Amino acid sequence: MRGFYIGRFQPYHDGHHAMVERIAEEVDELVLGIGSADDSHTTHDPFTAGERIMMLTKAVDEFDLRTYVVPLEDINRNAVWVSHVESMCPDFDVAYSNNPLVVRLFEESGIEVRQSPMFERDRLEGSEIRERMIRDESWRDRVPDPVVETIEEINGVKRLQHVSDSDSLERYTAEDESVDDPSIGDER
Ligand SMILES: Nc1ncnc2c1ncn2[C@@H]1O[C@H](COP(=O)(O)OP(=O)(O)OP(=O)(O)O)[C@@H](O)[C@H]1O
Ligand SMILES: NC(=O)c1ccc[n+]([C@@H]2O[C@H](COP(=O)(O)O)[C@@H](O)[C@H]2O)c1
Repeated sequence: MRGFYIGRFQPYHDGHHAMVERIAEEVDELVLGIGSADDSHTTHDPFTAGERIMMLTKAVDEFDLRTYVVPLEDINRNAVWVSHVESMCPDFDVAYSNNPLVVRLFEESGIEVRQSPMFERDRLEGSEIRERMIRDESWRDRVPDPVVETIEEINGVKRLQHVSDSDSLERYTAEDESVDDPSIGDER
């Protein structure tokens, strides 16, 4: 039996890892879909598809499970998204997700979806981990060690801090069009 588990994995954290460990008890093979593969270098999606491929491939190596990591770009038509996923991935028998839209789209296509309880969601949430990186607070204890190594190798925290500065600057200038400071223009 082959399963499918999709996430943005920005970054892949211990909650995702616990989920994969649980899925490994139910399937022989797992397709890991890297969602929003075309997004990177933003506060919401700092890491590229290639960087996320490294995080996942190295982290799941500890499980006795054959995995296929597939980057999946977003498309602007939810109604055909499941066909898009199927066109890019090995066949699978069951999908795993807690994302309500993903669950609905798969179920409407007749694909079985299994949901799971969230593991330590107060600690293990991508947005919280990214916030901690931006604020230079501890985050390494919330992701598998190979993810720490990948983020350090690519200097990911510095990138996130930099793009989050640019994002807040863009929001600030968009909100207040009266701002006409040439030094801000130079920064952008
Ligand atoms: N702590 C967790 N335990 C179990 N499943 C989780 C946990 N965190 C996320 N998931 C699930 O993993 C899948 C992928 O999640 P995603 O990559 O969006 O992570 P996230 O932590 O929700 O990130 P973000 O805060 O950036 O949205 C989703 O189905 C999500 O519900
Ligand atoms: N129309 C689409 O492109 C479409 C629809 C549903 C989910 N998705 C993607 O699937 C992924 C779901 O992952 P999360 O559960 O981490 O949000 C996201 O990357 C999301 O953008 C895309």
